[in-house]
Amino acid sequence: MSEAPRSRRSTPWPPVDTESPAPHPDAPRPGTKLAVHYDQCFGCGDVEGGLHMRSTMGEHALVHSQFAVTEAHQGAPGLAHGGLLACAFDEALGSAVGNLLRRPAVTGKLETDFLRPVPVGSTLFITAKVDGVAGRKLYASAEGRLGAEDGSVAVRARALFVEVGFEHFTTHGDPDALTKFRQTPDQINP
Ligand SMILES: CCCCCCCCCCCCCCCC(=O)SCCNC(=O)CCNC(=O)[C@H](O)C(C)(C)COP(=O)(O)OP(=O)(O)OC[C@H]1O[C@@H](n2cnc3c(N)ncnc32)[C@H](O)[C@@H]1OP(=O)(O)O
Repeated sequence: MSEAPRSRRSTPWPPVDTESPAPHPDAPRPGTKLAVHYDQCFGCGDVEGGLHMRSTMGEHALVHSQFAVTEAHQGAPGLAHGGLLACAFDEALGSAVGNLLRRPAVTGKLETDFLRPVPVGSTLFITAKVDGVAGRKLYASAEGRLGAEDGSVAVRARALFVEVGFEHFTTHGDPDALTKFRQTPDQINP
């Protein structure tokens, strides 16, 4: 991925010593269209006004996601809301972590750099990767380009995901969470 503008370079990433992320033996092969992980997910599910993101496993352990920005996603007239762009990156980064490592994890920290406005009607092409693993801490980063895989970089993001047990979802969320994950075909299989 391309270098950040000098004015926006920040702290080293990952911020701690990490091991290289070894893809799980069951990680999807390059070219695989990645399944919706939960059909009520705002990022990838069949939710009115949701982001309806779709992702594909790429070469070199990169995950490619697309976010088609509609009028439902505006912050200012004709422009995507920054919070929804952050949501799109949370989804893309989570998809990279979940599919490559196949370890259940939640976002602990998410940071975004908004470099260019993202207009309604445009598609953001997001490429995400896992950068390193330190125990339960899983570090990932992504960039989103306007209109094409080689378009201008509009947003960059990086995130810490923390591996959790499946009880995280049943204890804090819905006791039937695992059943609901399973009801979405090809999903998290504890
Ligand atoms: C399996 C098959 C998959 C198949 C394919 C699936 C595809 C799947 C696609 C998913 C796509 C959706 C992607 C959206 C994902 C969400 O949006 S998840 C929802 C938003 N996130 C949350 O709700 C998380 C809420 N927070 C929490 O539950 C807890 O704070 C956490 C994150 C679990 C951590 O709590 P904890 O387990 O008690 O652990 P804790 O000791 O506090 O932290 C662990 C380590 O992380 C560090 N840490 C934690 N938070 C931070 C932070 N903010 N900053 C810095 N360090 C931190 C701690 O310092 C600690 O470091 P060490 O001391 O170990 O060095």
